[in-house]
Amino acid sequence: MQPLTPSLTKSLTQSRTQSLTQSLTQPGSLLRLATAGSVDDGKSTLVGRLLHDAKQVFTDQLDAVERVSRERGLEGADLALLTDGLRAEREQGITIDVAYRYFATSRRRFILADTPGHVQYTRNMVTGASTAQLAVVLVDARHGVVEQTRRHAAVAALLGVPHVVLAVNKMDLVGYAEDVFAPIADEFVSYSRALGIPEVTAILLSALLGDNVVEPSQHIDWHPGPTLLEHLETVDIDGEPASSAARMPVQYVLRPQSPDFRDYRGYAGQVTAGVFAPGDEVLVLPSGRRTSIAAIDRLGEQDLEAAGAGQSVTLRLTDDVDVARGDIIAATERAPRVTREVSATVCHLADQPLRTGDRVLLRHGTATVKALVDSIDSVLDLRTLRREPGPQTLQANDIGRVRLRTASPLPLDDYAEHRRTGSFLLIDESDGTTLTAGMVGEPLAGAVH
Ligand SMILES: Nc1nc2c(ncn2[C@@H]2O[C@H](COP(=O)(O)OP(=O)(O)OP(=O)(O)O)[C@@H](O)[C@H]2O)c(=O)[nH]1
Repeated sequence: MQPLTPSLTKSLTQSRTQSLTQSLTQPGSLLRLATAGSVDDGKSTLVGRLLHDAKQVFTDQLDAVERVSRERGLEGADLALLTDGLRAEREQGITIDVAYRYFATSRRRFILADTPGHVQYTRNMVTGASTAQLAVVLVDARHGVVEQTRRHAAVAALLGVPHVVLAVNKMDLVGYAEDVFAPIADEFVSYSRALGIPEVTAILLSALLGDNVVEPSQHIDWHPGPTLLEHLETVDIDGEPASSAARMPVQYVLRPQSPDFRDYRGYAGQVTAGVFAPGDEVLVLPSGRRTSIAAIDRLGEQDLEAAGAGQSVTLRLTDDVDVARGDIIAATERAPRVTREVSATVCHLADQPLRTGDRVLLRHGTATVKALVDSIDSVLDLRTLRREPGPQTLQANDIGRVRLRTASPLPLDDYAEHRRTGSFLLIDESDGTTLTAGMVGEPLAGAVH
């Protein structure tokens, strides 16, 4: 978010906002997706193929890809180079972990979280899929569902990703045989249903040859399903329940600093859920002070009629209450609970294990507090979907239940209701490494036993 400094605020115009429904623009027109797959399943090739066949590759990029492919002695263009090019950028430190690719067709716009699959695959998937509406989980048709596939499905379920596509890739290597595809699809679909994923679709493809990615395959006469792109363009994301209780973690406090701004005091951040409108009663948390919204501004516009999830705005309040960066401004109904006891389902990301008794930092929204790992209650067995009680530690990629105690109170939501204000990260105090991603409550309730 661009910080709203007083000098920027000065340039706010008086124009009124478009109606909220308009500004949140045609629902269903934007799909956020993430990919996940084991090493060599063909994720880079698939993303490259998707962008290429959807005509999203600029000619100069394609020329470069063809040239490098020729230099490497390959006959055709190696489309993995399109995304590997991005990876080189990442290695130079331009982007960490996840690069976002934007593309569009005539039917929908897409934001694709492109995550490197080799190392720390769960960490990358958690980062990429945490805001995704759809996850594409790749398998190699020759290997079918493997442990990592189950883990990807479990992470998608844990993160509350509502749509999952199983992409059975490399079908060219198994003769496009239905009796290879069908059992893989059945196994994955029933596993994902057991995890509580609302919608699962299996699609077969050959990313290398471009079969069924954007163009229907010429090699398959038995498969009536859509191509991957067609599915991405038509998957129904309109009806997804929007959390109605409003939330905004405060990112910046704008105080009057110059004589010009004597009267300006606002709290800037991104609305993570629901809708705020002037006149609404709100709570400032964790203090619990009750006040109401005097006005809503954003860069270039003042006195908006409302602000909804995803918008970065500045809220002005009717009372001169004490609000700090890290606080959450929330609707008074169904407010987050303020607590120092955190019970959560976590996915451990770092190579160093998480242990009972560890002292860590907990980052929740814009707040960071000290925390103690009180207990690690169970770890999930991905084969049986049973919780195995009493592990003393969580290893990299483990999904488990933990209890934490924080040094100061935090306003927490259940992840199942609020993805943003119901999630947190645990961070190593000494070097700032991300250790664990946490989801407050039991987002896998009903799925695991
Ligand atoms: N035969 C065949 N080979 C494929 C297909 N898709 C990918 N490959 C090959 O599989 C190998 C691995 O592909 P990548 O796209 O690099 O796979 P990846 O390791 O999942 O990607 P990253 O983890 O993101 O690097 C490459 O040699 C590809 O050419 C396919 O549909 N058919």
